[in-house]
Amino acid sequence: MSSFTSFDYVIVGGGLAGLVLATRLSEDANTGVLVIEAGQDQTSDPRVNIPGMWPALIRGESAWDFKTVPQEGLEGRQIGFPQGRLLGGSSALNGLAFSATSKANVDAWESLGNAGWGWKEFYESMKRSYSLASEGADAKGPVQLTVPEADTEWPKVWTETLTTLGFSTTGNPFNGTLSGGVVVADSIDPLTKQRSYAANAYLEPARSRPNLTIWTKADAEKIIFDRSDGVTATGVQVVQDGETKIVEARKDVVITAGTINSPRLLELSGVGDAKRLQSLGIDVVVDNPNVGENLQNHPLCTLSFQVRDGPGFDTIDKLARQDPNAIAAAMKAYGNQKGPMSKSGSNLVAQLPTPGLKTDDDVSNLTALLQSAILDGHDESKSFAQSHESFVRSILASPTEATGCYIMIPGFVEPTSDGWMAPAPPGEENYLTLTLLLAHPLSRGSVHVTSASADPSAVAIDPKYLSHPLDIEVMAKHLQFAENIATTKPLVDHLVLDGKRNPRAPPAGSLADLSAAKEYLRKTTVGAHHFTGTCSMMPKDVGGVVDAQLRVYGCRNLRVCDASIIPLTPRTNPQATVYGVAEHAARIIRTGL
Ligand SMILES: Cc1cc2nc3c(=O)[nH]c(=O)nc-3n(C[C@H](O)[C@H](O)[C@H](O)COP(=O)(O)OP(=O)(O)OC[C@H]3O[C@@H](n4cnc5c(N)ncnc54)[C@H](O)[C@@H]3O)c2cc1C
Repeated sequence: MSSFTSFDYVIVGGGLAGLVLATRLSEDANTGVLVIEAGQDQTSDPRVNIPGMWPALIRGESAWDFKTVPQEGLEGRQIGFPQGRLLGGSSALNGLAFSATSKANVDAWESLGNAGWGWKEFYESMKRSYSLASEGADAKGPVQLTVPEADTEWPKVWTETLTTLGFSTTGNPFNGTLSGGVVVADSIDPLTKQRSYAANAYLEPARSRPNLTIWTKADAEKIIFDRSDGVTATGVQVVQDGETKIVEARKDVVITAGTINSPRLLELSGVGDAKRLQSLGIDVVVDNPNVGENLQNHPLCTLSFQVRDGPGFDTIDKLARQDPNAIAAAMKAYGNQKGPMSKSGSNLVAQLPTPGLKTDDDVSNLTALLQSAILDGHDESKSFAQSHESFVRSILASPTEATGCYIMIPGFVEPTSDGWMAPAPPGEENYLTLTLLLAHPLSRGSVHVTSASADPSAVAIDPKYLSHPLDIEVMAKHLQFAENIATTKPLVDHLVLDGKRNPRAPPAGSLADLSAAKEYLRKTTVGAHHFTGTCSMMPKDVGGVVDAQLRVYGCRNLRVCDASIIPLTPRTNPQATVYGVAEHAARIIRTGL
């Protein structure tokens, strides 16, 4: 084992948040920054850069291959999921949709006791991360965004259908007030039509700085502490090329390993629930039972409908079935920066309020589910549970705040029962899919190591999907509403309603029965890849792991700054929010707080 020169900041995890921080902190030429990344540098890999190839890397050496423990709320199924393991982290292989969360969501973070994290300040930080021509001059960040051009009739049909249903389709997707339909931007550079992400947008222009060092294929095994005067993080133990090294941090060790790996690393280093750690033979450094708790993720389900084929109503099904002509046409179009490879394909979105609340009784029935869960002692941390539930209560019956996020995808999309992507069904039919995410689930779970070993499979991931009674109720109402959308003009004119559906869908019309909708959810729901919360930012006695300056409770010189610090999950795909968190963290650290 050899010791290395020290750096001011040692950043563990060269993913989305890690590279934002490394870039911002190394803007000061006198600040030495090291990034330790377990994966490889794949900045020139076409599977990273070509937008339409994004699903190509989610299984294999570029991803952490995680799966949940059996999920009682999903009939005991275990749900597999990836997290990026390459330079840029999950921003290098994610689905590219770039969408802001709501003002109400971020203001609720501040109300938990996180001064300086309200929407106003947060939005200023988030705007430092992206640029979109139509968004105006005040958003001038490195990540380039593109709103895809309408090369089919589907965007028009989507917005007109939502208008028929009485929703706005002209809201601003960035300023925290969006309600209704929108065509969301992709994190794609409009000039090159390549993915724009943490590694090429942030790191690449900064890479030649002499004060910035990047180690790839380097696994951080544990944080090193000095315990002579309280607890101070002094460095990190790293394995690279079979060699174990200790690297020293003169200022902070900053953990940005993501929502699963950040609490994993803390626990392996002795920061966590003392009883749990002792039972695994891990030396306890800081006793904090909140580490790894409060895991949140969006439950996700899909419904596919057969499309009435016609000019302007293309879908991605031929491409998904690997039809050679469709592949050739898509690659040729991409040569001209057009076609399905030049975009994410998941841009047609709606943020919608809880459907079916017609009377005061409807509202009080839902609210009663909230109350019963609190009284039943559903959560260990009653204090945070009450804050979480009061946030959800504040939006549950609002006519403008969303509890459901819908994504209309022209093509067949259905997860397998264990969370991966099912192939398109055989045949010639084309499909349209409505994907539904429960925006603000109350079900919360945990991530904990199951041994003292650094083996990444030694971890129990339990999101407790659909365990809160309100979640299944609200999601079932949204699922019913998804079918209403499909039967509304003009969308209905382009679907064969009595035609084929995704194989596991019940016959048309049967989801009108709420118990059938719930049964469908229990059978088919999986998790989105939107995990947050396991090192939550809030007071320790409320359930926190880090304070509002992202300092880990109980030790000096140690911070966590990634998706894991988000205490109440964003209402939609989280990358815009995580960029905002990282920019905000950089401001906090640079001002010396
Ligand atoms: C398949 C997929 C699709 C997604 N689609 C979208 C989408 O369309 N839109 C959207 O907004 N969001 C999407 N997301 C979510 C979004 O990408 C994440 O929320 C975001 O990247 C989280 O950022 P992070 O910095 O917390 O973690 P990450 O970006 O995952 O970075 C963590 C990094 O730490 C590294 N690391 C972990 N442990 C160690 C260790 N011990 N030593 C060294 N390095 C380590 C990892 O290899 C990784 O590079 C998707 C995510 C996935 C996985």
